[in-house]
Amino acid sequence: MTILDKIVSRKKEEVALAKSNVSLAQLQASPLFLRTCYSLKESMENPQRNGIIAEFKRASPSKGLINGTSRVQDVVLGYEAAGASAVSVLTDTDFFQGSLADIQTAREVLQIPLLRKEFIVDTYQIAEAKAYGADIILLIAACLTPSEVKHFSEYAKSLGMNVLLEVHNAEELDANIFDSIDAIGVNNRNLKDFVVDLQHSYTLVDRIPDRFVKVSESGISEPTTIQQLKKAGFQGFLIGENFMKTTDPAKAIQAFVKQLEVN
Ligand SMILES: O=P(O)(O)OC[C@@H](O)[C@@H](O)c1c[nH]c2ccccc12
Repeated sequence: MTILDKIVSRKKEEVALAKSNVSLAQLQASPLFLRTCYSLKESMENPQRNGIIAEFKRASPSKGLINGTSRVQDVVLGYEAAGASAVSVLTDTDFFQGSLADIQTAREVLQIPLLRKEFIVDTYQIAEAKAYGADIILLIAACLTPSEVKHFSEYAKSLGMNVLLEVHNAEELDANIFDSIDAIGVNNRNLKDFVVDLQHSYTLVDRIPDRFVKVSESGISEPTTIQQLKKAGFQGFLIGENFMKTTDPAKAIQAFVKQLEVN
């Protein structure tokens, strides 16, 4: 059993429990549910912003505790101030020490698109994402069938949300191209063994149709890497650990972006 299998089976139990505590109707009645979402595409195309999707991540199965002290509102506001195009917040508790409360807190302070970083296995979690203030959902091809990806992405679009599909290889990419997807992310980290290799991005970029926002995810720690990924055809860069592992992630992104502008 891989770690991904473990996370997904735990997630299914968690969703069953959540459904019995809060009905779909209750989610739909929440004040945030009817709002208009920020557009990921628009934010990505805004020349005032830098393409970084900056992530709030306290811990991960591969690294253990990354940052146990920084507050979500301070970090995400720092990310926005540094010109990030979007913010990602982990909501999984058991493996990443995140929560829906973190998304809600981020939404209260942010005016850029917000991604619920979660292992989505049920449409209920998509309704939950909107109800707690997210604009974007992540669909991970490695743990879904193509028909689930299609169904979940169409449901998200029906709520006016944006969809980021995450792939790790050409098979996953080719099997999951749907009109209901807005952006495609290449995860440089293999979720089954945690090995990180930026080469996955370079290998897959030209295989992603140009109508999708192209995002490179994980293992980015140098501004020069962003320049190279841009040259290869990426518009988005998902970065977590590099900022979160410092005592002041807001300061870390600021210094990183400054470097980006010099280069
Ligand atoms: O911290 P990094 O190496 O910069 O990676 C961020 C992000 O890509 C990573 O957290 C991630 C990518 N896909 C995921 C799926 C689930 C959980 C986490 C992830």
